[in-house]
Amino acid sequence: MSEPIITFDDVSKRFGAVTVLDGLDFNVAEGEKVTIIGPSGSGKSTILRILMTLEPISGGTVWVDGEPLWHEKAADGSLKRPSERHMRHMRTKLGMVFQSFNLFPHMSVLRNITEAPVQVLKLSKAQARERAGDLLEMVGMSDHRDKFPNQLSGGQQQRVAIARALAMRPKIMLFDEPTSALDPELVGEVQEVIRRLADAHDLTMLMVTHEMRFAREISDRICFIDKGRIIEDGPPEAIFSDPREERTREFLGALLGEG
Ligand SMILES: Nc1ncnc2c1ncn2[C@@H]1O[C@H](COP(=O)(O)OP(=O)(O)OP(=O)(O)O)[C@@H](O)[C@H]1O
Repeated sequence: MSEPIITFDDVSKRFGAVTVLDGLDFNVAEGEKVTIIGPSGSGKSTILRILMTLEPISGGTVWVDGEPLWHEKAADGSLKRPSERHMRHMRTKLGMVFQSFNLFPHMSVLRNITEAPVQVLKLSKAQARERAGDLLEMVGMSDHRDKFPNQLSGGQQQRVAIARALAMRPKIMLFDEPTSALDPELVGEVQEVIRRLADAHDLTMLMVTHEMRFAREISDRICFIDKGRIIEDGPPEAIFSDPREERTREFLGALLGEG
């Protein structure tokens, strides 16, 4: 397996007195598709939010693509507080798709996708439009480029959100429960887009989902997390068919019981 593109090295995260991540060690290899599963409140979204620089860490070190995420290397090799410039640079490596789409409501579909490439990557408008056109085709939204988010279904908005994240050409895509806010009949179209991405690209993908069948289908590896620690990880067949740990078995058993 290639070098990790994401490393959590003894990472802790506290909100006040509450410890959410407790000395977390976690790696994702370049190109790997990893899904994090676990009970509500176990810290799954927090891992993604730390990677997206939306939540600072309380201890430890996070490495992304060979560079520290929440630190910056000083001239003597030690790690110091990161500059805003360093954080901006690191953010360009990652794209995130949220549960609630988060499109810019006052911008057309096309503008939602071209805005950051023009503002941040300094692409020309023509270049950004060309890139957006390709991505809209890939997510099956070419006919909706001039609409506004409130004129789209949830599934359509989420497909645009995926295109918007990809327009920045991130090395890593993070998906935080990308289908859980959708009506059941719209889940399939979003999963199909993610499945195609997983099949066709050397993109690294890290996803949080409660859709176990989908996780099993697209992941190289499943991590079961409980109370901020990875309890068990391995290929989907092993985790879903023959989990080693009692806690994993209980979690999956409860899910199947509910279904
Ligand atoms: N900004 C915050 N302030 C205080 N506590 C927070 C904050 N964000 C998250 N938490 C707490 O951290 C814990 C982990 O939250 P997180 O969202 O990572 O869990 P999760 O595993 O993604 O859960 P779910 O499956 O319900 O989305 C929860 O107990 C949550 O209440």
